[in-house]
Amino acid sequence: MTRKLIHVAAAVIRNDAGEIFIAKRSDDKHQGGLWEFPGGKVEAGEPVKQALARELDEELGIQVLDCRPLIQIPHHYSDKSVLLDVFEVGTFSGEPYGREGQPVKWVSNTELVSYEFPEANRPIIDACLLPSTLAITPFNTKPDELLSFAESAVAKGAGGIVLRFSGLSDQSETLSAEVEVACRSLIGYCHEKSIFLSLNTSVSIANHLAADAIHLSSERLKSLSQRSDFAGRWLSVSCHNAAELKIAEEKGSNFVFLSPVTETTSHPDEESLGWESFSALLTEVKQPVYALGGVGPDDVNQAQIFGAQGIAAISAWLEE
Ligand SMILES: Nc1nc2c([nH]c(=O)n2[C@H]2C[C@H](O)[C@@H](COP(=O)(O)OP(=O)(O)OP(=O)(O)O)O2)c(=O)[nH]1
Ligand SMILES: [Mg+2]
Repeated sequence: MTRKLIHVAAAVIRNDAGEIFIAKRSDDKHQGGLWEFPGGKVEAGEPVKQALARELDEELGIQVLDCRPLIQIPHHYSDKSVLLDVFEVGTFSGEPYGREGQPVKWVSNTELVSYEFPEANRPIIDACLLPSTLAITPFNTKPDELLSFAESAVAKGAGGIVLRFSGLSDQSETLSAEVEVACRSLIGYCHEKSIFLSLNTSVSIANHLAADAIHLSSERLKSLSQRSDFAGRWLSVSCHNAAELKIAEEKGSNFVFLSPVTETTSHPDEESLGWESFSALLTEVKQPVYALGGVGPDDVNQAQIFGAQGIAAISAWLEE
C-alpha cells in the first residue's frame, strides 16, 4: 500500500503507582468509541516531541517534562494509514483530566487488557506489559541451578526470565521428570513474583507446561503451522535480519530478539549489526524488539533511544 502515513504522536503516561492514563475517543472520530493513548496528529514541520507536548496540553492539561520513545507502529486501516509514534511519559507536571470532555481513566497493567483499543494499538499494549530487561538462562545450566539463576538476575533488576537450557530447549516431545519439576518450580516462582517467564522449547512441551510465553528460534518457528497451536499469550522469536523479522511477524509473534547488536565473546565470528543498523531494521517492525548480543542491563537506555523495548542478555547477569 502506498498511501501516505499520517504521523501521530501518542503517549503512554505512567504515574508513580505504575498505572497508565487512557482516554475514550468520541464516537464521531476515526476509531471513535474506542479507548486510546492520548495524542494526536503531528503538524507539518513540527518536531514529534513538540507535537506530543502540545497534544497532551490540549487534551489533558499536563506539561511533559521527560519522555522516551516506546514503539513506532505503521498501520493501515481500510480508510486511513497512520504511523503511531508512541512515547512513554514518566515525568510531567499537572494532573491529567479530560480537557475536551472525553472520559479518562488511570488503569493498572492488569486492567489495561480489558479495554477496547483500535486495532493498531495491540503492539502498544504488549510494549506496556513487557519488561525492559530479560535474563536468558545459560544453556548449560543444570535443572537444580535454574531457580538461583533467576533469583539472582531478578535481584539485579531483571524484569523477566527466558528459560533456555539443554534439558528443555533441545527437546521436542517429552521432558525428564527432573527437568519438569525444575520448570514447574520456576513457573511457580515467577507467577508468585509477577515476573515474566518465557520457555524456549517446543510448542508441545510449552503447552504441556501451560506456559504463558514461548520463545522460538527462527528455525523452530518454521514448524509452527499456525499461531493458535501455542495456547499461551506470548510468542517471541530470535531474529538476525529483515527477512527473519518479517516471517516472525507473519507467524503472529508478539515480540522479537534482534541480534547480535554488538560483538560478543560467545560468537566472535558473527558480524554484529551495530546500533545504527539495529535501529534501521526496526523501522519495518511493528512489535517490541529486544536488543541481544554483547549488551547488558547498563545498555537499556541506549537500546531504548535506538527504538528497542530494552535488552535481553545471558552473561551480563552472571557478572558480580
Ligand atoms: N491519539 C491516538 N490516536 C490513535 C491511537 N490509535 C490509533 O489508531 N489512533 C489513530 C486514530 C486517528 O486516525 C489518529 C490520531 O488522531 P487524533 O484524533 O488523536 O488526532 P488529533 O488529536 O490531532 O485530533 P483531530 O485534529 O482529528 O481532532 O491515530 C491511539 O492510541 N491514540
Ligand atoms: Mg487526539
